Amino acid sequence: MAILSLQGASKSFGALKVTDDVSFDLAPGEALGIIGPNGAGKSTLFNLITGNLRPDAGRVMLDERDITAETPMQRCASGIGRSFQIPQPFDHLTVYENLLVAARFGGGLSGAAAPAVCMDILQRTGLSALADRKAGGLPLLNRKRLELARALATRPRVILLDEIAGGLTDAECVDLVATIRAIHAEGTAIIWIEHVLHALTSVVTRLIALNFGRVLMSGTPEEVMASPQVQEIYLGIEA
Ligand SMILES: Nc1ncnc2c1ncn2[C@@H]1O[C@H](COP(=O)(O)OP(=O)(O)OP(=O)(O)O)[C@@H](O)[C@H]1O
Repeated sequence: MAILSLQGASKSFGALKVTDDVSFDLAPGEALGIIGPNGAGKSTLFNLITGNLRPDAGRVMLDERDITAETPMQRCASGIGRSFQIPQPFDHLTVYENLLVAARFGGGLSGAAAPAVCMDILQRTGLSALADRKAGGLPLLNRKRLELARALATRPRVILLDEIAGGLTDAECVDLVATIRAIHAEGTAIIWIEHVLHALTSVVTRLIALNFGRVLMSGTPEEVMASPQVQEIYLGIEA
C-alpha cells in the first residue's frame, strides 16, 4: 500500500501547464528524489501535495484516502511535513520557540509533550546549542537545519524537502545529509527535490526526472542518471 499517491495531477497557471498528468506512488518509508531543470514544476508538485495549491485535475491520496480537498493544516495534521526552498522561520522567535509553534499547531501536541519533542529534535538536528538564538540571525546552514527541524516538529510520516542542500558548502552538505539519513532510518518517508545530486543520490533509492511538468523518467538513481534523455535535458549534455 502506498503512503502517498499522486494520480493524474495537473496544474496550469494561465496558459502555462506546470504539472501535466503526473502520477506516482510513495511506499511507506521510501526515499524518493525529484530532479529536473529550473521551472520544471518541482516546487509546484510539492504545493499540490501539501495543499498550498489545488490541482485542476487529478487526486492526491494519503493512506489511500483522497485528501485533494483538504487544507494544508489538515494535511499537516495527517502527517505531511515540508521544508521550504527559502527557509521561512519566524525570525523574531528563538529556534526553540519556532519548533514549539510547529509542534503545537502543526503536530497537534499539547502540555509537556511539545517541549519534550522539541528538545529531542533540537538534538537530532544539531541545534541544541542555538535553542535560545533568534532565528533571524542564523547563518544559512543553521537556517536550513531549522527548516528541517520545524518540519520534523510537525511529526510527519512523509517529509518533503525542497532544495535543502542548495547553497551549502560540501562539508555542510555532508552534515545535513547525515541528519536526513537518520530521519529516513527512523522510518519517515521522504520526497526530496534537489539540484545537489551527490547529496540526493546518497539518500534516495528512486528518482523521478521532471521536464515541462511531466514525468520524463522514474527509476533507480543509476538508471535515471544514465539516461541520455535525462542527461541531455537536465544536465545539458548532448546525447
Ligand atoms: N503561483 C504561480 N503563478 C504563476 N506561475 C507560477 C506560479 N508558481 C510557479 N509558477 C511558474 O511555474 C513554473 C514552474 O515553477 P516551479 O517553482 O514549480 O518550478 P521548479 O521546478 O521548482 O523550479 P526551480 O528548480 O527553479 O525551483 C515556473 O515557470 C514558474 O514561474
